[in-house]
Amino acid sequence: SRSPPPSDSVIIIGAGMSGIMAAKTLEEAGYKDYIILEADSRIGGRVHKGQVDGNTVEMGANWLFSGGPKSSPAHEIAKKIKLRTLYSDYGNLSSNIYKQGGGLYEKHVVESAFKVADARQEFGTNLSKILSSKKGGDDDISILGSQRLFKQVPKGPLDLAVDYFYNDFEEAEPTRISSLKNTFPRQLMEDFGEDSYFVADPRGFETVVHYIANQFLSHNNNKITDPRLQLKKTVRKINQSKNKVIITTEDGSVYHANYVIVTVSVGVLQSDLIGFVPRLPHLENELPGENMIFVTVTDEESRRIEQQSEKKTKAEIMQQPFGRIYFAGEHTNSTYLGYVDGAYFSGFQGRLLRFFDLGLSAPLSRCPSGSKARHRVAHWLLLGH
Ligand SMILES: Cc1cc2nc3c(=O)[nH]c(=O)nc-3n(C[C@H](O)[C@H](O)[C@H](O)COP(=O)(O)OP(=O)(O)OC[C@H]3O[C@@H](n4cnc5c(N)ncnc54)[C@H](O)[C@@H]3O)c2cc1C
Repeated sequence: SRSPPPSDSVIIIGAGMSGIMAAKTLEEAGYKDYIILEADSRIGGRVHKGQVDGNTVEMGANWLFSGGPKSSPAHEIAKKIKLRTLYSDYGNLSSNIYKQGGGLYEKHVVESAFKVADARQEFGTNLSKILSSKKGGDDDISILGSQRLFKQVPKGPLDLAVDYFYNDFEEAEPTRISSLKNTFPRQLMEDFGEDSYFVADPRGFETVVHYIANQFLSHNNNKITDPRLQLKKTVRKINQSKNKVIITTEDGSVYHANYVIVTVSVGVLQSDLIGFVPRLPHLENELPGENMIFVTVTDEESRRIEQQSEKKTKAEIMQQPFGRIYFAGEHTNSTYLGYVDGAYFSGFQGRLLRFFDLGLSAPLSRCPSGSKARHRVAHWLLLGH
């Protein structure tokens, strides 16, 4: 009984890996009525390069992963485009840790510090599995908390340097902040492998994102010319009504759409850069710094949720749309969050593929504009029906 929306358009905010993948997903479903609004003058987001003394330096993502039972999509593309990478050999670390006062620590001293760090990590991983297996349990502690329980809190310069390598270096956060349950086991490394390859190519890691974008956005001499990609458009306001969404950018441009896919980072969401009207409940800044989402479910929905794993529920919450607003981005992928592959999968929505599984994959581009089928794809993708 819902009145049909005025158009079928979708606006994707952000042209990082997740925004480009979301656009590709729509495009491959034959759904071409979308635009991408990107604040920067380039695509790639946190995958970007800079120049120092004429040399290319990666300013964001550096490493690709390999050696595990599954293939990392980012690494597969890098291999296809022959991106130059260097294997990061951490095996020699024990001979390369310097004392504060100068000179190297003796190898055997560092090796025993590594053994303790390995034991700490094993304890943390087991504890994390126990916490996760507790039915309905929401218990979590920080990595530092698990080190305290193990009675092996790193102290002294060498232990702290080793602990930095094990934790802070990977999480980009200190152990007192990093959640044990969301860190161990490190799913990305379990799946794609622990062999890390440092991108050392003048074309930069961003070529991986360009490779994907060039598959469906028109381009000329490696420059994207597709009018659906609009650069230097910083979104400041997302105004949602019953039938549409109105988006305003910093330069005063106004866009109308039926749905919006927001792929900006958690940091941007936590700032006041984008004003949501009405305000999104989970972005209310009542508890600054707390990543809290409060959801109340009743009736059938509560029974359904009670019967599924906590992991699945969390994933659903992160991907739940708020009316016409849908969220993607590395942070919405509960398996590989914090990595380029997490962003890749967050834009490449499995639920759209479920739609195909149901045999509803009619070539939608051939549907007349505004037709029901075409509208339903957007609905399926965005509302997760
Ligand atoms: C220093 C650093 C090192 C990293 N190292 C690795 C690594 O080695 N390996 C790895 O796999 N991952 C690494 N990562 C993580 C990886 O880069 C990210 O997980 C991934 O690139 C995120 O992609 P995304 O599309 O979710 O978000 P983003 O890349 O952040 O894309 C969001 C886009 O939205 C745009 N935007 C923001 N606000 C607005 C607005 N108001 N209006 C319009 N557009 C807006 C941004 O400009 C950006 O282009 C690293 C990250 C950093 C910062």
